[in-house]
Amino acid sequence: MCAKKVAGVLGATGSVGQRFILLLANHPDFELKRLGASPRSAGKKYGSVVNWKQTDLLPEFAQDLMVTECKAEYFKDCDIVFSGLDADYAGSIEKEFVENGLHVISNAKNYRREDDVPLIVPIVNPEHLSIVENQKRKNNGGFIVCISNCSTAGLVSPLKPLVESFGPIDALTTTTLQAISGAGFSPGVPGIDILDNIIPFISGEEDKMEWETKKILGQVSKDNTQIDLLSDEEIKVSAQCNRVAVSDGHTECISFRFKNQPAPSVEQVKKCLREYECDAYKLKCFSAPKQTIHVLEANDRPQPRLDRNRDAGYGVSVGRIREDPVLDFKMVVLSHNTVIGAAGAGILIAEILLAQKMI
Ligand SMILES: NC(=O)C1=CN([C@@H]2O[C@H](COP(=O)(O)OP(=O)(O)OC[C@H]3O[C@@H](n4cnc5c(N)ncnc54)[C@H](OP(=O)(O)O)[C@@H]3O)[C@@H](O)[C@H]2O)C=CC1
Ligand SMILES: N[C@@H](CC(=O)OP(=O)(O)O)C(=O)O
Repeated sequence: MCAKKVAGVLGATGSVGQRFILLLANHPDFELKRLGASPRSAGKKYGSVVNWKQTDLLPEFAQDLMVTECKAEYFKDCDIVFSGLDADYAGSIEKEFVENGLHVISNAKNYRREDDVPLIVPIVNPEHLSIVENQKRKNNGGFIVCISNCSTAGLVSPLKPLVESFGPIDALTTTTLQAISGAGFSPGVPGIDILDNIIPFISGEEDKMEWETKKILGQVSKDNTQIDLLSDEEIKVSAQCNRVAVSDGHTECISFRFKNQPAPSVEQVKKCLREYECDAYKLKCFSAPKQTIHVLEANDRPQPRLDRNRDAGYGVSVGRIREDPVLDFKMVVLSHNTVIGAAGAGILIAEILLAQKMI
């Protein structure tokens, strides 16, 4: 058996960082050895600085790990570095890591729009990872892969198999109901704001969903150096984002239209989603969902508390699939924002890179 790859986590104390710790405990491919956070937490044992908010207990292995500042010199033995850094600090820190030849998989938004940086939802577009070879040449072997916005991950997951089977989608609307863990822990959403309430604004979120969808559903360029985005003429995307009093799991009510008419039937759409097998599963990656998309038939599903942990949070649930009188179809999508929308996505990307001998 091969030795495990050494992993590090930046932003280890945050909402996404804590999820990385949980998902990397007892991982067969990666051993988590290095943790980074702000200078406030550095120099102390993880168990003494983290304000642990997960419903699973803090894994024992992490209690006594020392937290360092986020500097490449402390992470140089890492084969892979996962970042759950606050976007205000991620830009310069992640750049220093890449320039020092490290491999970074980031949750932060800072580099998602760079031409040669793949923006990945691992159950959707792992083929985009090939463009990191271009970054490696420039950075002494170092590269960065970005994970999409968590709501975008849920949105594009069912679209990918539909586009593969029935051709392009040219109009798409989504209204989100997003969990409070998506807003992070420092400071997070105050209880007084969210209790008995819905907040119909999440800064920057709608623009991210509308833009990122076009990159994720785009194609690798012929010279394998960048992603060719879908144009505004090819697909119109409209998002409205809301924060709701749910702990984990983003729900989205989406409607869409196919370019090619007549559109398929509801039964064809359901069959296509049920039969979709993501590449990570074909590659036998440890965390890959056995069932990528769970098509739920009950009228009142999916529900965050009941359905967010399907396939350990790596699967996406889709329910209420029906015809739409304005576009072709409407449906409700649920995805776990800190698993397939963040830390879990990072780990599954690393598993894909490993399976393809790219790390
Ligand atoms: N939560 C979610 O569902 C999703 C989040 N994201 C993105 O992931 C990233 C992390 O989000 P989230 O976990 O929610 O955020 P949190 O606010 O919960 O955590 C932020 C982390 O950044 C660290 N940090 C803060 N300041 C510094 C600094 N000066 N130097 C180094 N580290 C610092 C914090 O450490 P300390 O505790 O020491 O202050 C903490 O570990 C963000 O970029 C976010 O946009 C992406 C998708 C989904
Ligand atoms: N904005 C998302 C989480 C997030 O931080 O997204 P991004 O990584 O795109 O900034 C939410 O509030 O649920």
